[in-house]
Amino acid sequence: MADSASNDAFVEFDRVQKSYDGETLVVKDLNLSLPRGEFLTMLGPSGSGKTTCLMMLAGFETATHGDIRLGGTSINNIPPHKRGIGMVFQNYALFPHMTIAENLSFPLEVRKMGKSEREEKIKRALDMVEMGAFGGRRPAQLSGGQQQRVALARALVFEPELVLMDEPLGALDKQLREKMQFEITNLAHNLGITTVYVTHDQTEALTMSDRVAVFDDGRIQQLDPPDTLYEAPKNSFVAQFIGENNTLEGIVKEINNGVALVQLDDGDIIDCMPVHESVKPGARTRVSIRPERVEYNKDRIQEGAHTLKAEVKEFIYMGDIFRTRLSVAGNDEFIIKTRNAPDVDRLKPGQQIEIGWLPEDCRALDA
Ligand SMILES: Nc1ncnc2c1ncn2[C@@H]1O[C@H](COP(=O)(O)OP(=O)(O)OP(=O)(O)O)[C@@H](O)[C@H]1O
Repeated sequence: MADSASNDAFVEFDRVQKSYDGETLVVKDLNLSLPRGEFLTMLGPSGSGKTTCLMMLAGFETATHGDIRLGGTSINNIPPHKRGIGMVFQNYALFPHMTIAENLSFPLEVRKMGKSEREEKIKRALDMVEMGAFGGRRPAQLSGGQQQRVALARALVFEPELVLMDEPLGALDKQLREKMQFEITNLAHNLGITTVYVTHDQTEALTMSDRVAVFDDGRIQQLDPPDTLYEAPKNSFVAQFIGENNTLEGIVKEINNGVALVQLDDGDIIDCMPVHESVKPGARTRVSIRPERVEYNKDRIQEGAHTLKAEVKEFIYMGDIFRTRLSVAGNDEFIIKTRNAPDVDRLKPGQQIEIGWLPEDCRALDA
């Protein structure tokens, strides 16, 4: 998808750069556009520039270069409280001396809203996050998850068109985190709110988002819906960062009819999809294969599959799946995942087997 200005763009980053020290760019020439109602997640390792992008959108940081637009209007010179953006941050604490209802009332009072309208909106927002009975309590009298729900209600109470969230679930335990992930996406979609969400948790990004922008080194490496990111990573960084991935290294021998012949470092030659632009005859490449696309049961290896010899190093029974570590073409960390079924063999360490995958599941990427 083109990321430059398009007619239905609601949030736009147009060639945005950011440097804190006047020397190093921590955000490099960022182009991104979101239509109204989209839930977009910025995902990436620590220091890749996600929070900086969110802070520029919120107005707490200014872009060194480029333009940020909301609804077609440049917001570079509009202060944060006039941008009409709701925010939920991990450490964006509720006011401890105020009750929950007073906390929610605050953004409405700032907007000079009358008492009866305020009360109605506070009730609706608290009911929405199932905290209607807690309006009279103070934050310290709530659990972490309840406080986070209130923070969400406070961000939504003035009905912003855009909500920014930075690791809002980071402090919660796994179960509550999963429940809140579901609640946040439901709320955002039901209310038609545009959301920009920052996390370094890939499962969270994949389960919650319409699209995910994968950041590394101040750049968006890939911007796609979750299934495309996982199934069709465009470069080695994304393949490695999203989900589990097997890598085999080698040299591109030739490319014929859209298929790259790659000679692996141990001599085996395999067919791959030439995905990355650097995949040219003579170039080194890293080949990416997802663990669940590899088959070892002879009668399940499909016609047209490429086969290689492998040695079993470790077999792990995980209940619903078997996770087996193999040595393949010099890589001792080659993982395969197989659904647990009565007709699937349980492999033993030391066993010599043959594995196979379809060429379209084998992606030649940058070295
Ligand atoms: N206020 C600041 N002053 C100077 N440098 C900063 C400032 N904030 C961030 N940086 C630097 O900018 C780079 C990007 O940081 P940023 O917080 O945007 O990354 P991030 O992807 O959100 O990381 P994390 O997941 O750890 O929050 C980092 O190298 C960081 O050290």
